[in-house]
Amino acid sequence: MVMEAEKKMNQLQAEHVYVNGHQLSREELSLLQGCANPPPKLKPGCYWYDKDSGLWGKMGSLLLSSSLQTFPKRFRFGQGSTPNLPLVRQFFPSNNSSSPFPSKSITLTTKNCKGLLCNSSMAEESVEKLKPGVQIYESEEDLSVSLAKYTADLSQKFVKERGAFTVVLSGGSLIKSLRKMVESPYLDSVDWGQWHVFWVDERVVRKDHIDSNYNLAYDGFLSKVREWEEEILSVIRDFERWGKLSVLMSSCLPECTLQCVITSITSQRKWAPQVRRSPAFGGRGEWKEGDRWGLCVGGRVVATTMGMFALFLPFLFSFSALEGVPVPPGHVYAMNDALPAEGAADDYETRLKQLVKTKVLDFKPASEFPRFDLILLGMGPDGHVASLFPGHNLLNENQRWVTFVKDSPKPPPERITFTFPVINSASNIAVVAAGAGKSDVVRRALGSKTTSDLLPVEMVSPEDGEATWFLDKHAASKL
Ligand SMILES: O=C1O[C@H](COP(=O)(O)O)[C@@H](O)[C@H](O)[C@H]1O
Repeated sequence: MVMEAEKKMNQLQAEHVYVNGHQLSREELSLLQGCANPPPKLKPGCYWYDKDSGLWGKMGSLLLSSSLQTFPKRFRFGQGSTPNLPLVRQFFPSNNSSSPFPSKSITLTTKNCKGLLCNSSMAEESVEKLKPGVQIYESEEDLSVSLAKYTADLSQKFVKERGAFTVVLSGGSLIKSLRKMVESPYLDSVDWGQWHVFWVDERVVRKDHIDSNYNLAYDGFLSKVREWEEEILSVIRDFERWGKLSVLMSSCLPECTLQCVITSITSQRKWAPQVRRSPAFGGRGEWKEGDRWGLCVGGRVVATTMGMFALFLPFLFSFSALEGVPVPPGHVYAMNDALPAEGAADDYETRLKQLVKTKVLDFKPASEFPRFDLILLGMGPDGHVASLFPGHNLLNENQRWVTFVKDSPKPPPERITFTFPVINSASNIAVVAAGAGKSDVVRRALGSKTTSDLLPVEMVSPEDGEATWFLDKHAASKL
């Protein structure tokens, strides 16, 4: 095995392989190629790896192999469960450039992977002009993968810290840039059940109207999460059918039974679930009271058999673990589309205040504004964010949480919107812009020149949170 791995190593240079943003050493490449189920035809490039599930894939693409079983234990990069992205340039205020939760000093990372947009002297020149927390990607595709990782990391952090993740969406192109969130590995690893989804602005139209930001997010994002629920339920239905067969086999050939169930599900689904034995999931020890069959999808246990019944009735499941999978409908806070603009803004603000009372939504006692965990902000080519447009008097609103506009320069004219005090109270703000159409406004917002009349996007400045800009190279082309 070792000799075989060494032969392969001669053909592939370890320094050309990155896993979760980490450049492999010779020893790590050897481990990878010698593990139980090595990736076939490994080539130079960037890969992601989830140590919990063993899932592995090419950065930005689907699964390659589902069981790098011996791989995780000795790998230094096996800390995170979500992929990092090849950055073209990263200007990140961090003491640790791989941390998703940056602190103050500016560092420039040009280390990772392909296609650097600039040579290092150009980059150092540019870093003088740029604000910290600006990430520039070779393509919108790379931006999208990185945005998903950033969002998934924050979700994990806040769910762990406060048992909920309050995330605010924009309309427009942001939803397309969020598409990687509803693909592997995030679709099955994110704790959607703890998500609470809001909108930073909404057009005063019916929810099923083509202009509705809810409608856009539903089609491009939320519906995917719910389809995922359907997938899991149908896998469980299959598992129930096959469970009867495993009754016959479980006493004498448990591993074989396991294989049967896996093969059954895998042949009918486009992704591979793993069925393991608990409590250690994967252990092969003797069956004892408390041991259960578990159905894992992407590392998450979605159903388990019930205790000792498992020996006889492995088709009896406890579905409790399922509850956390999709975003529950009650956690999706769409605007009330039966109300006119003013009433809809009042109603949304009242609902936010209730969520503060029930502690779903965090609150800043000093300023008396809500504190969202993450606001994902798109930006118009004119520099507007949310429905806060250049030169509009709503830019100075400092009492209301949610207000309305009836003369939006961009159709439709009637909208509701969060105000700047709410936006700037967030713990994290991602400003996302892709395409050459945004390059002038990006230059104005991030370039060195300052003007007295601030564009709305220039007013995005979290009071004690972090702002991170996600730009593709076209949006950043005039920096
Ligand atoms: O009208 C709106 O526009 C902005 C920007 O949209 P984009 O398509 O240029 O990215 C969006 O962020 C906002 O939510 C939306 O209502």
